[in-house]
Amino acid sequence: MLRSPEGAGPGLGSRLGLTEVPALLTVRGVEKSFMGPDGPVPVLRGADLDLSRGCTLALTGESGSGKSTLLHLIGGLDRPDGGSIRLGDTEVTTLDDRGRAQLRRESVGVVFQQFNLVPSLDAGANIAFQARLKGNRDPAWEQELAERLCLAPHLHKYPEELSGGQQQRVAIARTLAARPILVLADEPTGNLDEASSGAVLDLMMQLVAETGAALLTVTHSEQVAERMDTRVHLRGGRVA
Ligand SMILES: Nc1ncnc2c1ncn2[C@@H]1O[C@H](COP(=O)(O)OP(=O)(O)OP(=O)(O)O)[C@@H](O)[C@H]1O
Repeated sequence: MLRSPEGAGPGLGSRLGLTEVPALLTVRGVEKSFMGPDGPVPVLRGADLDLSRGCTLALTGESGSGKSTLLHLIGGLDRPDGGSIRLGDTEVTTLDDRGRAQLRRESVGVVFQQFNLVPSLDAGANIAFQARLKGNRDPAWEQELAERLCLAPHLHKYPEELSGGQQQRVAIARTLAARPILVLADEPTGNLDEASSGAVLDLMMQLVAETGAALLTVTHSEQVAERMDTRVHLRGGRVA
């Protein structure tokens, strides 16, 4: 599996320029259909994208254009019907269930739209959850994340006792605590008002940059898309 980005340094992409940074993620000709009442319905018809280490990318497109589908395929949560997804030296599309589980545990962190927190664990244990699975817990880093994401007073609360914004920040902290090399975020600030969304996004981008990871975020927000190094727009199952 891929090595931890720890020590890669902040702003690697910006400092070196996109073309000089080694490719982390290469997506080529990815196809995916879902079964409808009248047969398979194509959603992705040959999607391509590239993301370099330390860089950020916004994935945009109309509702139903396949953004979440592509994010799930990249994160090994589902398998494409065709095409190639390379993450570092790993061809994600040929991994079996075990390999994809290992990829999700060790290399990729996903911030889901619905947070997916563990209801029976308090915020502190949720933040530690992914790193515990990966075997790279770092309590000082967890504490720093909690403080910088304004979660320190809430660490003993359970998800149902947290506001939507607090749950979202716990989900971000949980992902970053495990130091993934690639952070995938599905509308990470979609449930927040504009001001909070901007602040959380700033912090998330800063924290991702500090760990040297790359960030790919699905978004409907122009403001969010503008902040990323590159933007990929899906239309008709391909990159427009
Ligand atoms: N598991 C599934 N089974 C059947 N159809 C699916 C499945 N997942 C997604 N789809 C369909 O694939 C299409 C693309 O869905 P997807 O969620 O990727 O779009 P999106 O661009 O992320 O949309 P939104 O911006 O509304 O979240 C939609 O028509 C959706 O109904």
